Order: sequence, then structure tokens, then C-alpha cells
Amino acid sequence: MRAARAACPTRAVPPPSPFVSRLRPGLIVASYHPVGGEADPAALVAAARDAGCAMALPHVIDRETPLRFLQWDGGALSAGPFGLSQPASIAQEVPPDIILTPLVGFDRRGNRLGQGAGHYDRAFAAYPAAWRIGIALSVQEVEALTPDPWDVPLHAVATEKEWIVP
Ligand SMILES: Nc1nc2c(c(=O)[nH]1)N(C=O)[C@@H](CNc1ccc(C(=O)N[C@@H](CCC(=O)O)C(=O)O)cc1)CN2
Ligand SMILES: Nc1ncnc2c1ncn2[C@@H]1O[C@H](COP(=O)(O)OP(=O)(O)OP(=O)(O)O)[C@@H](O)[C@H]1O
Repeated sequence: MRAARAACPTRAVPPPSPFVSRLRPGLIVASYHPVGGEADPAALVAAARDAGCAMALPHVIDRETPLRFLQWDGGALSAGPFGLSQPASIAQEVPPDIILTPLVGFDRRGNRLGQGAGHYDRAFAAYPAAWRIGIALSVQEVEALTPDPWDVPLHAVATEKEWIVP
């Protein structure tokens, strides 16, 4: 799935109208800085900023430690583990209302295959009221993923082609 993603010439995902219509000033939207051919959420970030939302990015230390969402004003990022770029660890931790979620694979039922460290499943459990939006390239769709007991499904998936609601 990582190879299929990296081979795809498209990267940008346009902001879907159901996403834009949900944005309100002061909402906290967690995004991510794409790596390794991941779908690029930049246009959704721009829409959220235009709507007056505050942005956050994930910060990780290692596979075991839960990720934290740290405030991000759009400024420079620091090098993190796994080749990630993330806010400095001293940035303020904020509770997200919307989580734009990277993924390796997804299905139409909202199941998500991630990097295998459980960072997002643990974050979804910590913020159960947040709106969980997968950001993907259409080549990342698979017929069906078999969820594990701890897997928390996505509310929707945005790709370069469509908005998928289970
Ligand atoms: N852009 C982005 N940021 C993100 C994630 C993500 O998937 N994408 N995460 C999602 O949870 C968290 C970081 N979690 C990660 C957990 C494990 C590995 C990892 O084990 N990578 C492997 C293989 C990398 C590769 O082959 O490309 C490694 O480094 O060995 C990477 C990220 C938070 N930030
Ligand atoms: N809510 C949770 N509390 C504690 N451990 C969890 C929780 N959710 C997942 N895990 C652990 O995380 C591990 C990896 O989960 P999984 O393979 O589903 O990760 P993933 O969703 O693919 O990865 P990621 O979210 O990092 O991109 C599992 O072994 C599981 O025990």
C-alpha cells in the first residue's frame, strides 16, 4: 500500500464541501505534515485557516508514547522520528475538534490501516468527540479491512476524487 501511494502522481486533496461547511471560528483542526507520498491536506488546512480555525499537528516521540496534538501557527517545523516534521515539543497541547488523519489504506466502511503503532487509535480513544476524517489518495482504497478490537472507524474519507461516508 505504501508503494502504491508513492507511485501515484497526484498528491493534493481538495477541500470537500461537507468539511468546509462544518468549519467555525475557534474550532481546533488537527492536520499532519505529509511524508512518504501521503495525500497532501494543505488545501483543507487553508480552508480551515480561512474559516478562523486554530491548527494543530501531531507530535510523536517513539512508537510507545501517545501522540500529542500541538498548536501550529503555520511556522517552521522541527525534525522528528520516522522522518516526520512536527512542532517543537514545547508548543501548547490542544484538544482537536476535527482530526485530519493520514493513512496507508482505507475501505468504504471507514476502516483505516495506519503505520501500525496505534498512535491515531489511541488519540481517537482520547478524543472520542472529535470528527475523524481520513485523508487519502483513491489508490489507497481496498475492498475490505478487518478491524481489530481497538480500531476506531473514520467518520468520512476525503480523496482527490470523492467524499466517502460509510
Ligand atoms: N505524516 C504523518 N504524520 C504522522 C503519522 C503519519 O502516519 N503520517 N502518524 C501516524 O500514526 C504518527 C506518527 N507515527 C508513526 C508511527 C510509526 C512509523 C513507522 O514505523 N515508520 C516505519 C516505516 C516508514 C516507511 O517505511 O515509510 C519506520 O520508520 O520504520 C511512522 C510514523 C503521527 N504523525
Ligand atoms: N486505545 C488504545 N489503547 C492502547 N493501545 C492501543 C489502542 N489502540 C491501539 N493500540 C495498540 O496499538 C497497536 C497498533 O495498532 P494498529 O496496528 O491498529 O495501528 P495503526 O492504526 O495502523 O497505526 P497508526 O495509528 O500509528 O497510524 C496495537 O498493538 C494496539 O495494541
